[in-house]
Amino acid sequence: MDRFIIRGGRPLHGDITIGGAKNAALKLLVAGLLTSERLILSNVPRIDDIATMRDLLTQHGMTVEAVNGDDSTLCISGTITNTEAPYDIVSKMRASILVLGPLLARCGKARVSLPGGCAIGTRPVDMHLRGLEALGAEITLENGYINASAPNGLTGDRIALPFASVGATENLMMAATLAKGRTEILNAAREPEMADLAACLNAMGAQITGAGTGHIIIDGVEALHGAEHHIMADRIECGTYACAAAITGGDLRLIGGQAEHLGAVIRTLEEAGVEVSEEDNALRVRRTGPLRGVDIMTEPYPGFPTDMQAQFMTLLSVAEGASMLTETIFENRFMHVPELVRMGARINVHGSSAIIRGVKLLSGAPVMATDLRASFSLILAGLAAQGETTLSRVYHLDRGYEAVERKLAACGAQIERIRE
Ligand SMILES: CC(=O)N[C@H]1[C@@H](OP(=O)(O)OP(=O)(O)OC[C@H]2O[C@@H](n3ccc(=O)[nH]c3=O)[C@H](O)[C@@H]2O)O[C@H](CO)[C@@H](O)[C@@H]1O
Ligand SMILES: C=C(OP(=O)(O)O)C(=O)O
Repeated sequence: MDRFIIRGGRPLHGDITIGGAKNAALKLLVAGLLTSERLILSNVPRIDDIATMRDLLTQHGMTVEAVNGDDSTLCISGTITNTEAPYDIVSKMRASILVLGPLLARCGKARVSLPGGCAIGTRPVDMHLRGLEALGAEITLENGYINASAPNGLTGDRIALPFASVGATENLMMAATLAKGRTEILNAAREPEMADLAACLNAMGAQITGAGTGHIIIDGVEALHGAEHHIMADRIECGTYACAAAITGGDLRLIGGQAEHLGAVIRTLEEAGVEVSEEDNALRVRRTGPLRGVDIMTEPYPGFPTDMQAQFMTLLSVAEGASMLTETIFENRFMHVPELVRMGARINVHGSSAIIRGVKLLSGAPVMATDLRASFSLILAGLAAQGETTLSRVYHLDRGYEAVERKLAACGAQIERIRE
């Protein structure tokens, strides 16, 4: 298990290139199941979750190959020979549940392991299942697996989601592309990744309108064909490096970062005393004055993203005054708190809210990553802290961030990966 050693106290200066979005790329790879032709995706991030998704698609019978030896462009092709998604892969990566809708739509059946809970919460999939049932699927749960069948194909319906679930919207949108007639998803998730997925599906011949709004309309077609699609920039990676500039009192240009996808994050940074400006194809983030405490509540897009909560917790740990951070999406997404406290942060958790009283300085310590975004919150703490921080269980980070140590070191951070 690799570790990072970070020596803090250096402001970061320079350029960081933002990669393709993990939370778009994983679903776009799954879209390859919807056609017998070639789907070519560019701007694919080089992260462990993509490798896991390649394994999942390969065991379904698909071929996933780097184009011209460059694994940031992947070609998905082939025929589905196996409609089962096994526990060992689904339990490793929750996005695996997204194969359910496409397999059902293409093959009329699927057997997918229930993902179960994970470190950040219970994360049920009932809305995915109810939605697919509304499209005509028969679903039973047995031995930890979802058995789904639709021998006569799926049929469009009006589905009102009780909560704007990202995963359920994606699963239903993909399944509905090949259903008979019209499907409407009401209270659909509005995250920018919805519009990116719909743009790719439409390039494959789907007829989807309204993606990115709460009302998505999908007119089913007979078949989808091949296409090429460039994956959107990762708004969470961009927001994370913005926090690195902010916490170190640095000045970073985040190349490819898209301000339009980061409205709530930018507003919060500005409220906290951080300067954010748009430059040619970049977002510039710098801080010269003190950080000020702010109150934050995580919400579905366009609200403040849960995937930025841990990074802001660290930032607010060294801000003047008190802040309150409320997590409304996941019930157990504060696991970074005890680790931050070990580095000198003053944080009290009361149910789904954390009260943070800013301290002048954090101090380096051995800490442990508990999940993907929590890992980076501890790197941020290490970059700002006095002395040395050792971060263990870096495999959580490698799931979703590409070349962290290279990107940070190029801007002046002292960070080293110890391979073990
Ligand atoms: C709305 C939201 O912020 N979603 C986040 C969620 O997407 P992800 O797709 O994983 O989760 P959902 O958006 O589906 O879930 C949001 C909430 O709805 C609940 N739920 C979901 C599906 C279901 O069938 N039943 C149910 O009760 C979940 O437990 C959770 O409390 O995690 C991703 C990884 O951190 C983030 O990138 C997404 O931004
Ligand atoms: C928790 C995350 O991802 P996943 O849904 O894959 O667990 C994340 O992107 O922050």
